[in-house]
Amino acid sequence: MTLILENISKKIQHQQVLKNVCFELNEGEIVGLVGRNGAGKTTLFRTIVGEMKADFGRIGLDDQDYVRTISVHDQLFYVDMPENWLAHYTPNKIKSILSLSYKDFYSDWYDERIKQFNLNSKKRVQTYSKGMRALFTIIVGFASRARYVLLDEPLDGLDVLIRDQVKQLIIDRVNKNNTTVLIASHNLIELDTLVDRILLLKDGSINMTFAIENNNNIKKYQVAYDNDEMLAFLRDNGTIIAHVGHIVTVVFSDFDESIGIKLAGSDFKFIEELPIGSEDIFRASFASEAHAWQKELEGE
Ligand SMILES: Nc1ncnc2c1ncn2[C@@H]1O[C@H](COP(=O)(O)OP(=O)(O)OP(=O)(O)O)[C@@H](O)[C@H]1O
Repeated sequence: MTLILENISKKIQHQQVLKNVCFELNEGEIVGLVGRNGAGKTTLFRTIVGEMKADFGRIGLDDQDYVRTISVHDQLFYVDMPENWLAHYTPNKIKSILSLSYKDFYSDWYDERIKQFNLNSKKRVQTYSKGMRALFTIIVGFASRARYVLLDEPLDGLDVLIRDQVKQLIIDRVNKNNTTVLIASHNLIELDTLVDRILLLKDGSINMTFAIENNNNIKKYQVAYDNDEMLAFLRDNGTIIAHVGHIVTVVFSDFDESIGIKLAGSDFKFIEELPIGSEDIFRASFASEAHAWQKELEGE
């Protein structure tokens, strides 16, 4: 089964939040969704599950129209806790409510996880701490046994020990049930340890899709230069994400042989390849904005 988004567009109060968003999610993938604050990640989630109606475009599960085909609505799970009305209830009540719409609700597994993570089953979810709510949302999401689970900032507020267990839980569910997980997060370091690839939402559209592993197109170097011509070469071919004296850290998002040859030459005083992370790619994607702010601060 494939979840297909075709040209999804959404305007909220005259603001074009989503513009022709297109991507596909395949079975068993863990995919990250990143973007700046207000980029439209939550709006996209709400539009995918039909909480918000897209102005244009189509959301399909294979060749079925997801929004119009009620019989496939149990294939997608997204709950915005604590905003969702479900948060007014206890875990037991939530289980009985969700079992009506998610016919394959994994009741035993749900009860075991509530116990494992010491969540109070007698308290309303609304009264949980932020971290406990995040944890509960992940548990209920996977208990639904929906083919697609959408998680908005799932690791936000979790302490480091719980975070490790939750990451393991996500991987375990994906491996055992072939669930597909879409994770919106600002924590790119955590995402790097979890996802197969990352979608970057910028200017309302999916601006870039990238995978860290086995990606030879994206490279990061620390370089010492001694003339303006060398600096111009780095600026023209890559994005400088740090610059101290004559030493720069540069990310090449389109690394090719010609750049490799130039770097390997003796022109630069010092050069070292550094491990790449999603944060580097994110910074590189927003380098012009960061550069403008820097200039503004320097001008103050
Ligand atoms: N109900 C609403 N009414 C008015 N504007 C809205 C509404 N929902 C979202 N927006 C606007 O749409 C834009 C996208 O918001 P959204 O919450 O989807 O972003 P986000 O990427 O999830 O942000 P963050 O990373 O900060 O959580 C923002 O400019 C926001 O103000």
